[in-house]
Amino acid sequence: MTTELRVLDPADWDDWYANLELAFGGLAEAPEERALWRELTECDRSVGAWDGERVVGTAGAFSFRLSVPGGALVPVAGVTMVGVAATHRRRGILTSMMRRQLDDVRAWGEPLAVLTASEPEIYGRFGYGIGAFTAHASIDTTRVRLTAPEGADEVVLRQADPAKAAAACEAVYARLVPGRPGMLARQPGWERLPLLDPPGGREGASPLQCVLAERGGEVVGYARYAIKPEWSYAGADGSVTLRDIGALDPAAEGALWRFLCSIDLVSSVRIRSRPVDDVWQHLVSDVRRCEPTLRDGLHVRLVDVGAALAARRYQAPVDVVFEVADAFCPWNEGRWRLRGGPDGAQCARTDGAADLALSVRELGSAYLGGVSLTSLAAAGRVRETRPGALTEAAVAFGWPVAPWLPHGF
Ligand SMILES: CC(=O)SCCNC(=O)CCNC(=O)[C@H](O)C(C)(C)COP(=O)(O)OP(=O)(O)OC[C@H]1O[C@@H](n2cnc3c(N)ncnc32)[C@H](O)[C@@H]1OP(=O)(O)O
Repeated sequence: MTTELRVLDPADWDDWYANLELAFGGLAEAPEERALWRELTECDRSVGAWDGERVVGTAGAFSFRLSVPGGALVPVAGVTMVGVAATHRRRGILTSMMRRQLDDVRAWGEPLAVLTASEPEIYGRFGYGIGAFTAHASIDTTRVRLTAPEGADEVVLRQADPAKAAAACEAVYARLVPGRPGMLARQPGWERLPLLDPPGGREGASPLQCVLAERGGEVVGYARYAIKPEWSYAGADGSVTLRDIGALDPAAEGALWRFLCSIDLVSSVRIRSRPVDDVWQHLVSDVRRCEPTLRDGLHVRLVDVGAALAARRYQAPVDVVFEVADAFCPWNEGRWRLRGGPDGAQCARTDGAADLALSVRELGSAYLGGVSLTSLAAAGRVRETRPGALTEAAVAFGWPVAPWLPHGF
């Protein structure tokens, strides 16, 4: 039995998406969620695998602009909606879609592809490395005290309707994007995602709530969250689940965290998919009672090694030659000389001797500055062939702000 790959015809979207829902277990999404994904699907950048009249495989690629170290917004493919019918799994359909997609991304001139994985094991074989980790936590607010920084008392907090406050929140978000690698500039239509709140997905929690942080009448921060009221025999035992938070300065951010951790009748604040260097860790009296856990966030694939490495800045001067292995995208294979620093970089093919040998996967992990080349070398995944090159490159690739993907896609 052979399958045929075709660019998605918008008229086939329902069948195409139904295959995806089935691959994820068959639960239908809420109508408003489905409608949003239909609107956001870029059909001309999506493929379906067809077995006769039936869609048996799906893969899409959003057109994103990704913040990279130094603040440039680089066009990237946001790989999404990947699914293969259970009846057709492990016959190479995903592999054929990844082949097609990475060829397409290269042709579109986008130097990077990024994704979040349903299972972290799937995408390494296609050259993706984990480029940003993410932190989950649950703050036990009955035991943990939170100290907000100076100036927090002057911040005015105002409860607001999430839809009416959305534009103000978006303005804050937009100002944060260049400063943190991994953030995505909001593309048209995507401003609806943070407001998506289907009643069936609330699991007993309230509708989305929003609080704005203001100074001198100007919005300088926001938090969006839901409260789940619960009662145990001993009394109130509710929880707050944080949806997102953003602030332009420490006082505003501290005021928002303090607010979230002091809501009455609540004994825990659940934090999901936040940056690993998030400020709450430094405001709490007892980080152990916040149960922080780490998981993979953004997976990064350099589709054009030269263009990708030249697009970011480096925190220290660097001049190294990488010997890159890339079996899935052989156009990247070979030696690349990277010269760069805080003001810019260039990266081109070279015949010079290699300083570091690694695969494109390790470059993807190190690219946003959140995974150290030194730790990859310690795991045997980067080999130093010129003494000193590893430290030089590891220092240069690092970045003062941890990379973080603000939302799934
Ligand atoms: C970005 C996103 O959208 S992430 C969402 C991914 N989708 C899902 O998780 C939905 C449920 N799962 C599926 O739909 C499918 O199982 C997929 C898409 C994960 C895999 O599709 P398949 O067509 O079966 O993959 P394919 O046959 O090309 O497998 C290629 C290789 O990956 C391996 N592989 C595939 N899926 C997995 C997995 N879930 N875990 C570990 N290895 C896997 C295969 O064993 C195979 O290895 P090999 O080359 O050593 O033989």
